[in-house]
Amino acid sequence: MTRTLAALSEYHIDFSLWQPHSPDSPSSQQFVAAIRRAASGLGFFYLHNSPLSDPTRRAKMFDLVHRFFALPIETRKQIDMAKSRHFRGFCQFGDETTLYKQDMRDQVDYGPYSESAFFTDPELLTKFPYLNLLGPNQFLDDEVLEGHAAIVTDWFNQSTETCRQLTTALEAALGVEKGRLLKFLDGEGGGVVDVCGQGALPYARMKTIRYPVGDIVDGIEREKGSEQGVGAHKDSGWMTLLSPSEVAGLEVQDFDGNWLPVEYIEGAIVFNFGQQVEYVTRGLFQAATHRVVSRVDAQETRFSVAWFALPALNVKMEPLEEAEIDGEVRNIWTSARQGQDIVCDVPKGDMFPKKEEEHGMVAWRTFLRSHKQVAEAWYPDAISK
Ligand SMILES: O=C(O)CCC(=O)C(=O)O
Ligand SMILES: [Fe+2]
Repeated sequence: MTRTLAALSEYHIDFSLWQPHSPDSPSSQQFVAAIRRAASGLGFFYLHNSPLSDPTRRAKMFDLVHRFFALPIETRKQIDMAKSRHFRGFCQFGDETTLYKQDMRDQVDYGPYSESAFFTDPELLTKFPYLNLLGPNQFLDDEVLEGHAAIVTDWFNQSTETCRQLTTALEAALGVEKGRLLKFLDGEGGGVVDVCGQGALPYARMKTIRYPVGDIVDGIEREKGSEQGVGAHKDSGWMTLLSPSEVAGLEVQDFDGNWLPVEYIEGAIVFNFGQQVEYVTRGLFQAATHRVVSRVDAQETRFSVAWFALPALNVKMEPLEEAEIDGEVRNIWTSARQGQDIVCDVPKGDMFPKKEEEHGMVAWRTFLRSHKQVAEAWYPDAISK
């Protein structure tokens, strides 16, 4: 029988146990202990009862996603990503790559926007190229796609708050001081590189994704025999909150290199770490390797909504001191691994920061690498280097 993530009890966590105003209550502590165990293992788990699994919110979001992808390609291309120097908008089938190989999916990308954190000064953009990642989203008008901006914005806000709560619980799970991890998200407590006196520039991304079936999608031929929905990767940021549809395809790689299907479970979303958490926890909390397999003979289209927390763009990442971390975390880790190396299809630390660089540079490289069309249209100098 195939091993699945759903069958492993330690990878099911109930978010309703967490009481934000009473982090020391027995219920919150039960939550923290469960997080510690799951995070010290695969770091890829089902999160039950979070605001993102609220049935009304989820139904609205998936209805929006279905309506968007049912629009004619000309209408979808009104918000073509190539029009946005901020890497926002619709990215057509086959236009995105993972490890230089085409992904058999299309998607709409979103990010945060505020007028006060929007930079146009060419000198500043040359000095801090990651500032190009800040800017407006592309939304279709309500007459064309009712609720587009409102539904996405609500999802973004709920995800942001859920991520803050989870990050606070992670601090408790690691036994580090309160705010020790949140500072990477909001810059409170140092490490911020000054950009026009703006303070930290918090960041996150979101994608609504389709993995279509058939040999030809929007007039584009599927690469013969390719089953790469999205290739094996570790998310590059902080943490990911993923809401999949009922259709199968997502898989996570365990530490022996086996791929475990991650089935859809009603009322749950899927949580995983990005490489920046792996970096700051010195590998105690791993960014799990995962992929989506899009079978050539699949009968049903898979949809998903992925929200990615990133560290603030202008914050420098610094690993926690060994001595700060509760010894129990290392004990769980070493007793589970017993000295064995992790088998993994992705090069270790491919998105770790270089020394002394702020997170934005990692994010910037990730986007240039994944979205060639935008890079060629807007940043030919950056890719010719
Ligand atoms: O669509 C999915 O289920 C997973 C997507 C994913 O892993 C990603 O976009 O990073
Ligand atoms: Fe991912």
